[in-house]
Amino acid sequence: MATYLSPCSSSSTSSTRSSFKNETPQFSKFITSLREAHSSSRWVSQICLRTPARKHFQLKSSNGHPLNAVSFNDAGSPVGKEQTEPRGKVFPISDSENVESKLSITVVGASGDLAKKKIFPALFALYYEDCLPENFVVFGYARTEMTDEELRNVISTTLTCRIDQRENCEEKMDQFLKRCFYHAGQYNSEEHFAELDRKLKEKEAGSKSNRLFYLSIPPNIFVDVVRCASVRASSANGWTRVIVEKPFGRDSESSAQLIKCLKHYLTEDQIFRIDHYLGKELVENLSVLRFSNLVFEPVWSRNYIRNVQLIFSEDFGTEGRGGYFDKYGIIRDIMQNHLLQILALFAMETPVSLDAEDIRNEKVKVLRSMRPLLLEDVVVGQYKGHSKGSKSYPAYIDDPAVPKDSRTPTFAAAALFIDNARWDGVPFLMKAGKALHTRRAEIRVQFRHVPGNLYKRNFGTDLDKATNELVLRVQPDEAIYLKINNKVPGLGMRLDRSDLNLLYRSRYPAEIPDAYERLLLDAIEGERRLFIRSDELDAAWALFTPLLKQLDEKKIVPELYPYGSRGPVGPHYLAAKHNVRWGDLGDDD
Ligand SMILES: NC(=O)C1=CN([C@@H]2O[C@H](COP(=O)(O)OP(=O)(O)OC[C@H]3O[C@@H](n4cnc5c(N)ncnc54)[C@H](OP(=O)(O)O)[C@@H]3O)[C@@H](O)[C@H]2O)C=CC1
Ligand SMILES: O=C1O[C@H](COP(=O)(O)O)[C@@H](O)[C@H](O)[C@H]1O
Repeated sequence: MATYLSPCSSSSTSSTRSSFKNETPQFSKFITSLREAHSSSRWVSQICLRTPARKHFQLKSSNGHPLNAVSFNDAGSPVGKEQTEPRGKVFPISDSENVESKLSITVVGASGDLAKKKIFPALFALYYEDCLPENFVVFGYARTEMTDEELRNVISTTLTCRIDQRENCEEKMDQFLKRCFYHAGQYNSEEHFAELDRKLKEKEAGSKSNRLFYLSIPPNIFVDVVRCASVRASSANGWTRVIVEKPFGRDSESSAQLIKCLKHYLTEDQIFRIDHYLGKELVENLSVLRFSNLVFEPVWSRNYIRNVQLIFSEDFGTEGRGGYFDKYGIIRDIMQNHLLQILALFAMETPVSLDAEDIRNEKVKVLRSMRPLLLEDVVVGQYKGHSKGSKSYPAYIDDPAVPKDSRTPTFAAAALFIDNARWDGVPFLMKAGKALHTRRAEIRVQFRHVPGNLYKRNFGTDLDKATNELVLRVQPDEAIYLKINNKVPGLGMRLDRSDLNLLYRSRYPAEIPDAYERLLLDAIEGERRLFIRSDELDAAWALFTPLLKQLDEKKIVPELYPYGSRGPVGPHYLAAKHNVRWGDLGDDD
């Protein structure tokens, strides 16, 4: 029987990721001993806590079934142990006997940027942390001709060990690389996938095996690959799952079309639509902060919160990705997915449980309660070239893959509203841009004024500056801090702004796992909580599609801003219109 325990990091040992209902006394005792061992040393991510548990315990979901043995299809009706896909093919989806089964992971698009930068390193990190099953193989698949050895050489340059180095790092790398293989093939060739299937079978040597395909390829070939993989290379006796990278379409229509095409070959349960921001530590902690601390949830509404700001900035341009980016732009690249997902998690009502469907149900409700964006509540920008001393920085349109007259925004700011009882009238401001002065992603929550504040004279005229602000800094330098007013020690009565600061690197010395590690592990374990369900996607596109169409039809010209600056001025007018001041303006923010 498949058994599950919480994941590699310490926070997850506190049962935040999975429901530990129905746990046995033996299970509780085991968890307690692990927690004690870990808390005493504050050594937080050295063993994969999921792995040992597989051998002895079973984690059940809130419906009492083993996690994964029963899941829900789109309509919410239970799906049995096996599910018939639309063309009559049977995909067993149970994870039972996972312990004995083999796992084959195929990275499609293995020659690409994301595979090298993120996916192979994440797989190695999972292996290093003993989070992968004992019997696993990794296959790279792409058109580029490469031998196994060449693939190993390429990926070996990107593998790293955790900073809290263990002695056998080199050895672990070698062992991992020995399990990596490569198969060159076309993305639309069933024959080439049948060859892959033969190679996979050779490695699986007749055992029960589960297969995970990671589509790290441009979206125009998603459907071809899914067709070929599902028809020719899905597992005959275990589960077959497919992780799909973004973008999931360009608007409501193309997204619906993509969903339809993928579902022609796969069931919703087999599709893992990845949004890697959901795998970031601070984003995952959002619900923990809110639902497991008494002090936050009571103030989490329009009664106390003045506005919420979701800010993403990068200090580099589209370097090398201009061809992709020009078709999508910053609104589709960052806002419609990463920032909107964070917003949904931030604003959702308390879910019935931590089960994937309960959480995703609440997120969908938020998305469906939102007003579609209006053109007047959006500002767009595009970076232009800039010289600083002897160094010059290119304009967006200097990218050889970008047309000179491109109107694609590399920056956008927007004001969004959730028309429900909790958030009525509260502006949710988003701001996202490339080629800005800093790299940062954060959530800022600005609270209302203290009514009848006894100390208002001490703040001068700007009461707004004296309100509390909670900041969750997603990256870099993960932190949660609360800006408060405090008396400056001394005989007078002078107040200043101070931070109650939880800086992760001071509190938790272990390296934080990359988002891709968490998400890959979840996909392997069949945990869907951090993946996007198709109805979430529909709701997200419904919000942005009318705006995107207007931007196109009205040929809105983006405001230019210099590479490396703080962006265009438009967002300040937008914020002022909604009585908001961006929280990231000062250097001490
Ligand atoms: N790179 C990143 O930082 C991020 C990427 N993503 C998404 O992940 C996916 C992969 O990204 P990335 O690795 O950057 O993509 P790449 O452009 O590097 O493409 C991956 C591989 O796909 C093949 N490929 C590229 N273009 C085509 C084409 N037109 N037709 C057929 N095959 C093609 C190439 O392999 P070969 O020629 O060998 O077949 C290439 O190595 C994309 O969907 C992207 O949007 C998401 C978040 C971040
Ligand atoms: O999805 C994307 O994300 C990256 C930023 O990811 P991060 O984890 O490095 O913050 C962004 O650069 C890219 O344009 C986008 O497609």
